[in-house]
Amino acid sequence: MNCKTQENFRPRRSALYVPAHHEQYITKSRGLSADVIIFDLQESVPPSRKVEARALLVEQLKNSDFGYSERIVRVNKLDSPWGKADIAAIAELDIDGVLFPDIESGEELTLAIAALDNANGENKLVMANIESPLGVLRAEEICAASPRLTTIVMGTTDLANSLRVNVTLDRQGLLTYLSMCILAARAHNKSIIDGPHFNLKDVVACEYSCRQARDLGFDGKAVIHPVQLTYTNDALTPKGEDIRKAKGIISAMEQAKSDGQSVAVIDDRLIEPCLEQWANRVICLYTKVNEIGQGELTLG
Ligand SMILES: CC(C)(COP(=O)(O)OP(=O)(O)OC[C@H]1O[C@@H](n2cnc3c(N)ncnc32)[C@H](O)[C@@H]1OP(=O)(O)O)[C@@H](O)C(=O)NCCC(=O)NCCSC(=O)C[C@H](O)C(=O)O
Ligand SMILES: [Mg+2]
Repeated sequence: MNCKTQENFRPRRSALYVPAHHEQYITKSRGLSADVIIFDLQESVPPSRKVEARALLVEQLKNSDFGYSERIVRVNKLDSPWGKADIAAIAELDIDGVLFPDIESGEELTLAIAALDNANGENKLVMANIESPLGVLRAEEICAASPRLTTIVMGTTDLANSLRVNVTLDRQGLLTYLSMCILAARAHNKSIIDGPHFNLKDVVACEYSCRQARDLGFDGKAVIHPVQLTYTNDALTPKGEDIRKAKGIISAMEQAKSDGQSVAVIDDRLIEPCLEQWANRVICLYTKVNEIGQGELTLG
């Protein structure tokens, strides 16, 4: 990724789930520092409140400004009693995209996108939850299914449940499957967002899980409560040392190229061309989060 060629690049460090039947959550999400807001019509809304939630959300999305946040609606599954009506209600709204839950194949994603297009939502980008064993096994075909797919969002609770994994703090039992999805996303140049940390009180564990998401290669992490946003954005934002290193690599590689070389040496270390890609990614993310006023974070 290079900022000069990635004008449409969006930071996706944090994705806040907002259950759509709670008006106060929707209102609250307007002033928060979430890179992505996922207005949820699916898992967090009880069946008895689905219709009410949809109507409330449509009303709120027509009349509210959510600042720089990417506005995504998670609809119910197409084969559920609510999926088609959800798509019809939101397809023509001024939102950035639609998240389809529990996608298990490339064909299922293609059918979901076709339903969106039939409702005049051709201009909408899409995201897909992968949250089942079949979804993980077919992550590659899901990622390859459409250029409209920008992002995979892991559904780690459903996945752990189906796999019968006991979720420990280090998530040992999930790491293989998370990495399989990261591999597929990277192979097809998609963003990928980790599932949320579910213990609201334990901020130390929350910080750890955000750093783990970053170190595994995720672009961001889902959050379920505003208190988690600071930790998530902080862990996923490049810091001083990374930025200095990235700038050094970019300028050393520019010098190397003008000297007719393809590698450079900084402090006795060989800098290969792939490190220039890393450096460009770091500077691109750093530039974008500063543009949106989210670059100066307070955590150490
Ligand atoms: C977990 C909660 C039920 C807690 O809610 P609450 O008791 O209201 O928390 P607080 O009183 O501490 O709230 C403080 C203020 O923050 C606002 N708030 C709380 N949560 C949200 C939110 N999600 N979005 C926006 N705003 C929020 C409150 O209104 C308070 O505001 P104020 O009064 O002005 O100070 C609740 O957080 C919650 O429901 N969270 C979301 C749960 C959810 O979405 N779950 C499903 C998504 S996870 C998933 O589906 C993953 C995947 O599919 C999988 O399978 O893993
Ligand atoms: Mg789920």
